[in-house]
This record gives sequence, structure tokens and C-alpha cells, in this order.
Amino acid sequence: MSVLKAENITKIYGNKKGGLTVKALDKFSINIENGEFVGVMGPSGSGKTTLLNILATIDTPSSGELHINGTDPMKLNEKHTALFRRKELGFIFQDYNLLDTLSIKENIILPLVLEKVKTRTIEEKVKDIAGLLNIKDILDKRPYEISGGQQQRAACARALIHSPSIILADEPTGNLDSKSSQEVMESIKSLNEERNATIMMVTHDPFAASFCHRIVMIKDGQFFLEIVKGDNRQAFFQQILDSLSLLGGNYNDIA
Ligand SMILES: Nc1ncnc2c1ncn2[C@@H]1O[C@H](COP(=O)(O)OP(=O)(O)OP(=O)(O)O)[C@@H](O)[C@H]1O
Repeated sequence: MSVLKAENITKIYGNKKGGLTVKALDKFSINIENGEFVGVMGPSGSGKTTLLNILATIDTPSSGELHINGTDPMKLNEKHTALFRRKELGFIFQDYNLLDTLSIKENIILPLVLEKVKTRTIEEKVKDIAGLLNIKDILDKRPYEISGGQQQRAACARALIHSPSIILADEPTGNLDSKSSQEVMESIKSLNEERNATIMMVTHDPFAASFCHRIVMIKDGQFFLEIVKGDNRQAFFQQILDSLSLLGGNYNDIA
């Protein structure tokens, strides 16, 4: 079953009345099935953030079609769009976006509190997800008392706790050292494999990308190529590096 279907998405920034315009996305399409873990990679300026903003329903395309869990969010009014976003989407950001005034547990349960879910259900869910991501010991701490990797694992728990249709991750390892990156990617992988979370992740990091089932590469706002993982993550990592050197842009530094 398709969870996210974006067809021929075009985004033009700028003044329609003769000023300078930028075509950030050019008839870009992507389809993500239930339970998939898909990576999106592309050079700087290729349109990844624009795509994420559109899929996150915080920006609208100039043309094209979008369906998330069967709903076209562009047809919703402002209030219903906010509710749709809260229910259907989970987010993992590069800089974690945890609230310093709340404990880790309070941060994680925030999406359920907003939905007025029963306290008992909240307690069961937080126990389950904290166990899965091995963060039980830090639930009473504040974000500034734990490491970046621990904060990101808490953010992973927050992204899943309300069982969204899809989790959108934006450079989740961008601020982390290699050991923490590995732990965070193992956490994201377990959301996918153990809780059947559907995930789309934008990343520059070939190591993080090697955890995905497939990678869609984007260049100048257009689909460039797709690669699919076989049985071996190490071989997929090499395939990603080879494709990035084909992609060019700022990835030429990697080749
Ligand atoms: N608000 C805006 N107004 C005008 N042009 C924009 C705006 N946002 C992005 N652009 C342009 O659209 C293109 C795509 O930008 P986008 O930020 O989506 O790329 P990106 O792949 O996310 O880049 P990076 O990896 O550097 O974050 C770029 O040419 C950018 O300059």
C-alpha cells in the first residue's frame, strides 16, 4: 500500500510578475510504500529541503499531486492541515528540536498529550518505545543533560510514539560523531524493522544512507537515479559512493 505518493511536483520560487524565479523542483515524483525506509540524496541546492517542506505540508508546490495515507493535504484548510500534520507525520530534525524545559519523557509523549490520549496508554507506549531504543535510563533527564546521540534517539521515540503514517527525517546524523551516528541509525532501523515505521530520510551521509532500503537521488530538482539495497549493507554503501560521484555537485569531493 502506498503511504506517500508525490507526482510531478514542481516548485517555483520567486516573483511571478517578471522577477527572477528559481525552479527548485521540476516534475519530481516519489512513491513510498508501507514499511519502506527510503533515502533521498542530492547535492547542495538540488531541492531536498524544498521537497521535505512540501511533504511536511509546510509549503505547497506550484503544481503536482501529493497524497499521504490517501489524503491530499493541499485540499485541507489551515486548521485541518495542522491536525493532519500532527496525526499523520513524525519528524526527526538535524538539531533534535527537543524542548529544554521538558524532561526527555515529557518531550517524547508530547504528540500523545496534544492528542489527549489516556495516561495509561501514554505510559504503556513510552515504556515500549524507551525499551526498544534503550533510553529508559534517561527519561527523567533534561535534553541539556544528555549527549547529542541520546537526544536524537529521544527524538526518534517522539517521532514514532503517535504511530504516524510516515516519519520524515532531515539529516538525522548531521550533528553527530560516527559512533553516535551509528547508534542513531540503528535506532531508526529498529523503528522501521521492529515497529514497521515508514520512513523517508534526507541525508548527505553515505553511511547513514546505507541503512535505507533504497536511495533516490535528485539533481537540479529532478529525479536522477535510484539504487536498491541487496543483502549486504557494505556493498550498498559502496554503491552509494559510486552513485554520488556520478551525481557530481558537492559530492565530487567524496569520489
Ligand atoms: N525561499 C526561497 N526563495 C527562493 N529560492 C529558494 C528558496 N528556497 C530555496 N531556494 C532555491 O531553490 C533551490 C533548491 O533549494 P533547496 O534548499 O531545496 O536545496 P537542498 O537540496 O535542500 O540544498 P542543501 O543541501 O544545501 O540544503 C536552490 O537553488 C535554492 O537557492
